[in-house]
Amino acid sequence: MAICNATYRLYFHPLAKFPGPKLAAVTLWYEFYYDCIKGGQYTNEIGRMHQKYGPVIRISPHELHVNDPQFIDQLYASGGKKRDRYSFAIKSFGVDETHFGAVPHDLHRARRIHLNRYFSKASVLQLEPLVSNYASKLCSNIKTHAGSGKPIDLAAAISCFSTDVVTEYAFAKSFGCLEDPTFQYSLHAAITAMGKSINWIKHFPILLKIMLSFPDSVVSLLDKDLGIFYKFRSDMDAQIIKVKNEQIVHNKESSMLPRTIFHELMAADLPGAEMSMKRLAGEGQTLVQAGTETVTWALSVTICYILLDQNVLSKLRQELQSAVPDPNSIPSWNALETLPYLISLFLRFSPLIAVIQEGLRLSYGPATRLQRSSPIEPMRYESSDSKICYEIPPGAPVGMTSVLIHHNEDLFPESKAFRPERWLDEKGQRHHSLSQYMLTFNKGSRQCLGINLAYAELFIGLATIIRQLGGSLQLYETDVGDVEFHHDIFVPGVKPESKGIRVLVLDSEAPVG
Ligand code: HEM
Repeated sequence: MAICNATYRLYFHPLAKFPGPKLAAVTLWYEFYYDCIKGGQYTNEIGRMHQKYGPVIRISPHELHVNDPQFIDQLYASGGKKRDRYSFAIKSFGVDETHFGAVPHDLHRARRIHLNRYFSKASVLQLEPLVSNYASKLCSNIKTHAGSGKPIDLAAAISCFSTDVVTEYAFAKSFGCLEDPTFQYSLHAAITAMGKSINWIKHFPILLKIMLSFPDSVVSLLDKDLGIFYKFRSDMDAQIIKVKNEQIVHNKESSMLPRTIFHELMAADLPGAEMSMKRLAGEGQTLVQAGTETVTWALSVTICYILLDQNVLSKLRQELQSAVPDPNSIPSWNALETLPYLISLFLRFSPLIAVIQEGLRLSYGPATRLQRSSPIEPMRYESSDSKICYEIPPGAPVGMTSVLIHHNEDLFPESKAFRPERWLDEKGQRHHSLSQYMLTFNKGSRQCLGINLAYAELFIGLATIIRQLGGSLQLYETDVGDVEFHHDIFVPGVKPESKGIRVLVLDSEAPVG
């Protein structure tokens, strides 16, 4: 039987014509070995396979991978083109009922449409003061460590900020992570702990059921970080029940209530199953997971690189000092968009030097491949010299990976280096052609839902931290090795011996310049 199966997969399968290691084409155990035994090394292995077999390869019996930036727009298409998810990869999140977990294109569209308005730029601008408040609170907390001589974990601190923002934004009640200035309620370590199991769950989905069947108290005893994550899930369920009850009161008394995504979904008057507790809890969980670690890592990596480069730090501090005379009064996101150097950090809005764009490039967003398949029409791949052409059969999942595209040396020479100037053309203007190859937020119909909120957090968070603390933060036993990609646990994993991005908070500020 096994021999028949292997023969079919090698010679008669619709993907049989695609190059790649024979073993990967025959069995999923190949992927399992790199995912689980080698600890998240399949992304690196896929990079090596591309060097050997070319831009389009078969990485498992069922899946292809492309490493050619010109294919981005076709794979992550928008408009009328349908793109399904790959259920094997998405099941490990256990959120089948959500828009994120919806495999078919049409189901995803039907679910996401009710959330788009909530995350539009106009909605984010309305709730922007809360981002500013939490950014100031984060800085006050960091300042309490001034002169202690003990380093703080920057990602843990920033995670408290991003978690409080996203939970307040979506559920009208923050988890209060910033209430503790020692940052011990940070979800950063918890999400990393969850990430470690994600590859195992992908191959053995039963593990998720087993893990979820444990009571919170047992999980906390087994793993403190995982316990924090479980507590967050329980808190969120309680929050949804509260909102559901409020909704009933709201309907009866028609009073104004704080807006939450649950109110938004309930107002959409969806059919029963689409309003189930499982769906609502899943959407809440997805938002927190998608909206915390991504922002945390992007901001932490960017600040780490800024602190490693005194020129960038000094220029940014100078601009912020003259544009924001009172450090406790950080301008709105709209106003910050008019600051040339800071704007340039976010490139999306401006033509100048692009530190944040570079930070986003080197923080990757998800570090794993994001698969799509075209359910009806075949996709067509053609290399730029037309020497390699493939018709990709409908239904075949194809992935591309930010970690590989962002290190394409033709697009990003010395790709491991943090070089904001690469985002400028020879006239010092925005390098338009380059930004189309950024996969940090992905592209197309399933592009990041929270991109506006993410940019607001990045703008306001960075401006506040650098304006208030730029002269008193000093990296402590931290170098690029603590932010560079090492392995893939859906989010980027760093070298196992890393102790994190650690910073000392000095008593006095270094002068600007
Ligand atoms: C720097 C910060 C962020 C980055 C780099 C990022 C990146 C991404 C990427 C690459 C995807 C596509 C995933 C896929 O195709 O499987 C995605 C999806 C998503 N993101 Fe973000 N994200 C960020 C911040 C946020 C925030 C703040 C939120 C919301 C609170 C959010 C909510 C979501 C949701 C709900 C999805 C699923 C969208 C869908 O499947 O239609 N993200 N994000």
